[in-house]
Amino acid sequence: MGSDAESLVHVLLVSFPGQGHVNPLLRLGKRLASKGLLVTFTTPESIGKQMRKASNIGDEPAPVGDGFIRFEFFEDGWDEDDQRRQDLDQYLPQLEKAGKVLIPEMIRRSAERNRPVSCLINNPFIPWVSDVAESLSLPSAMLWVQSCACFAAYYHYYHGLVPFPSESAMEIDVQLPCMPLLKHDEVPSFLYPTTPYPFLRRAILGQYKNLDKPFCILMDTFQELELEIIEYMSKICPIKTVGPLFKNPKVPNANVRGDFMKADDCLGWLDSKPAGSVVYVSFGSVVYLKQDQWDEIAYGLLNSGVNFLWVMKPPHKDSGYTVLTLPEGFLEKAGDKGMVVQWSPQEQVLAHPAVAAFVTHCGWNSSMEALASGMPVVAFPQWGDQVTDAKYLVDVFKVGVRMCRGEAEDKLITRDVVEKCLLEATVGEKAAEMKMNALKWKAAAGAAVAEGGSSDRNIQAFVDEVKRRSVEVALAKSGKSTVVEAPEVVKEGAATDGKVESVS
Ligand SMILES: O=c1ccn([C@@H]2O[C@H](COP(=O)(O)OP(=O)(O)O)[C@@H](O)[C@H]2O)c(=O)[nH]1
Ligand SMILES: O=C(O[C@@H]1O[C@H](CO)[C@@H](O)[C@H](O)[C@H]1O)c1ccc(O)c(O)c1
Repeated sequence: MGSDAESLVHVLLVSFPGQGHVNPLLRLGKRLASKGLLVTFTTPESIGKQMRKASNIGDEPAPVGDGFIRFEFFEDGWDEDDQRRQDLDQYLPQLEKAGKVLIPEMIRRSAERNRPVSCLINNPFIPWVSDVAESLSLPSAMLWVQSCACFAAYYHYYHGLVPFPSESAMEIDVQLPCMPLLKHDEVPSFLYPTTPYPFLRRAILGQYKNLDKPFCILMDTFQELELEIIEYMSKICPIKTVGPLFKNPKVPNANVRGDFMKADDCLGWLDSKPAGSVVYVSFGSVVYLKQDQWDEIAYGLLNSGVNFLWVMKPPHKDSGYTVLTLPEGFLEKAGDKGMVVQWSPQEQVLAHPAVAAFVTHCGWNSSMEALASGMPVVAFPQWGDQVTDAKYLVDVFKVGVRMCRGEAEDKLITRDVVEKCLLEATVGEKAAEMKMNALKWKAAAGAAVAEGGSSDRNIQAFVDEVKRRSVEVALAKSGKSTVVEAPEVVKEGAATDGKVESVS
């Protein structure tokens, strides 16, 4: 490693191995690096392998703005093809067991190589990272990768602060402070007593048990987007909004990516289409629809006559899902009007002038990417936070039409409904209104991350705080003690500007 990187304050980012978790944490890593930190990004080797293959991740630290980012993966202790990784109730305890041994070892090795870690940052599902930090007397932070509204919903549920749907009162609406009334099926669906995904409720709520440990809860949202609930929750928790993280105004370094699959080339095809003529359809990395629903979407797309780019990702080999197929003759009928890919470069697709609307499952990353790209949506939520995100996209942010309600609905959305929604989002008065609103959010998102914007100020304050604490950590480890009052005031042999001298 170059001596430049060695002299920087070093933060270790530990990610749960899901695409919707890796993307925002890696984007945060790039942002922190661009502000002059050395960032190491880690996640289990099983995903590290895929990331290396898909994204040209090298062994050397990559320069990003004033800092660097590097990757170091860790073994989760299971064989490469162990199917138990698909079962979170089995996998999360295994990850904790392996991580609690291997992350401290990684940190020790780093210190030996003259780049001591000063702070750990994790994302949800792996709250034990804060325990590791605490055991090593290091500060920790957490990146919440959903909306602040969902954070508030889980918080109120966890602490029993308001009534939520229960077995005796399934269909009650939920009123949370500073939020619109959520109908029972607009509450994050893992909180329904009947959810088929109770393991995801356990995985998310696990973070709330450890919420007092991180000194900061970073959020991939922005102040202007969720103003009231952010202000409300900030009085309870040390929240800093830093989104949209995928927009990095300063030195994007597009080479550093965390895709698990190489994206298919579809930008040339988009270039050949007239402006605002294509609908982009993608349901993220985890949701997998049933064949009959897939068929209805296929016919809805054909019948609407719109151009479309459709992501049809293959299921994980151990997921137990049957591979989806397209209706017979579908591609021939679509001809040059349609393109089907396995994985897309979504950020670039959403920024492409040919794209008019995004049919999305409303995962939070996709929702933020759409909002920050000025892209209207057709909301097709399936479960979890997606149902709440859909409510916000349609009723609060006013950038979308609703194609379904999600988990509690449990019905087939027919081709006629699909066709109607596609047309509503692409032609006519409502489409124009949604586009105008989406463009307003795009401008607001751009302003939040621009120099001096709300998210930029928060990132800078966080970086300053990490630097300040790094001095305290270094002094404590060297046996010297002093009080560090402000980021600029650094005492006892430690340099300012993020550089720490003689730390062993
Ligand atoms: O074909 C695709 C589909 C998704 N994504 C990215 O994968 C992430 C999906 O995260 P999200 O929270 O939307 O959904 P999840 O996959 O977690 O359900 C987003 O950053 C997308 O940009 C992508 O790059 N190409
Ligand atoms: O990544 C998983 O879930 C997704 O997380 C996003 C961020 O929290 C969220 O916005 C989106 O709606 C979710 O789909 C994930 C879920 C379950 C699982 O077994 C995983 O391996 C990943």
